[in-house]
Amino acid sequence: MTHRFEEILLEQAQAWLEVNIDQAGYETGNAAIKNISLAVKPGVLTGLIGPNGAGKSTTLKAILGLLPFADATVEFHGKANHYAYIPEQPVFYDTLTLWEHLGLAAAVYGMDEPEFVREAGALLEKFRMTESRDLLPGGFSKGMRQKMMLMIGFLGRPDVYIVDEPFIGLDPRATKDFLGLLEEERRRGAGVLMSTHVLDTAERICDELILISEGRVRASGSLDDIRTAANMPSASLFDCFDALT
Ligand SMILES: Nc1ncnc2c1ncn2[C@@H]1O[C@H](COP(=O)(O)OP(=O)(O)OP(=O)(O)O)[C@@H](O)[C@H]1O
Repeated sequence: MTHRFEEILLEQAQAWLEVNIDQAGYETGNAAIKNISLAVKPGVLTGLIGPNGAGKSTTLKAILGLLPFADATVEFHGKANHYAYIPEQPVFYDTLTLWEHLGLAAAVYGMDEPEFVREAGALLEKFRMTESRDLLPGGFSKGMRQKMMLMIGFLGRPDVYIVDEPFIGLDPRATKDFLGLLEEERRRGAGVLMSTHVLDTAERICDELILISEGRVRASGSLDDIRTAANMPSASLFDCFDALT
């Protein structure tokens, strides 16, 4: 009962993020993506899918204002632009330990010391990284670095998560831990925009999908909407992807 009531409230809530990209790219006049509109709504996980070079990362960069050229409107409606971006390639300081990275992020998020210690400690446990807390990430494996980026993102408990291909490098257990935490955050009301190539997972967890190819949206909506666009009423997302791209 409570859950249904929460769901109704979430459905009525305004989107956390609304994006309209007319065109954007890496040099003026040469658009890598065109006519991409999307909204990130409370509790909703939107999957951005498409082949290599389709424009998924470019779309996320356009939203974050990281491109040299973007003819776009990006509106955040939450608490003072409170979002987390979790990039595909981990970015870190060679001279700071995992714990110090988390501390730096906590300072940026404005967390006090007891809250930081509690939340960061819980995340280390969740991602099974407690033993590595005082180590430098330069010596971490790809998956451990990816986990560090995820922990930094989750620490601030933002309204919006923008996640670029989180699954590559994570082992099945870490993937399960990540998806569990993402689900908790969605129940809290956070919205998620996530690019991925892992289509069987996308099919299972995404509420909405945006399929991009050659910088343009080919289909969007629920899995059924994607199936309709592909004219394949009971196909898997993988088969629809294949047909539409
Ligand atoms: N830094 C860059 N400078 C110039 N062009 C770029 C740059 N990064 C990407 N592009 C171009 O923009 C287009 C879209 O690339 P993008 O990285 O957004 O694809 P993607 O869908 O994220 O692909 P992948 O699945 O391989 O990560 C491609 O044609 C690519 O060559």
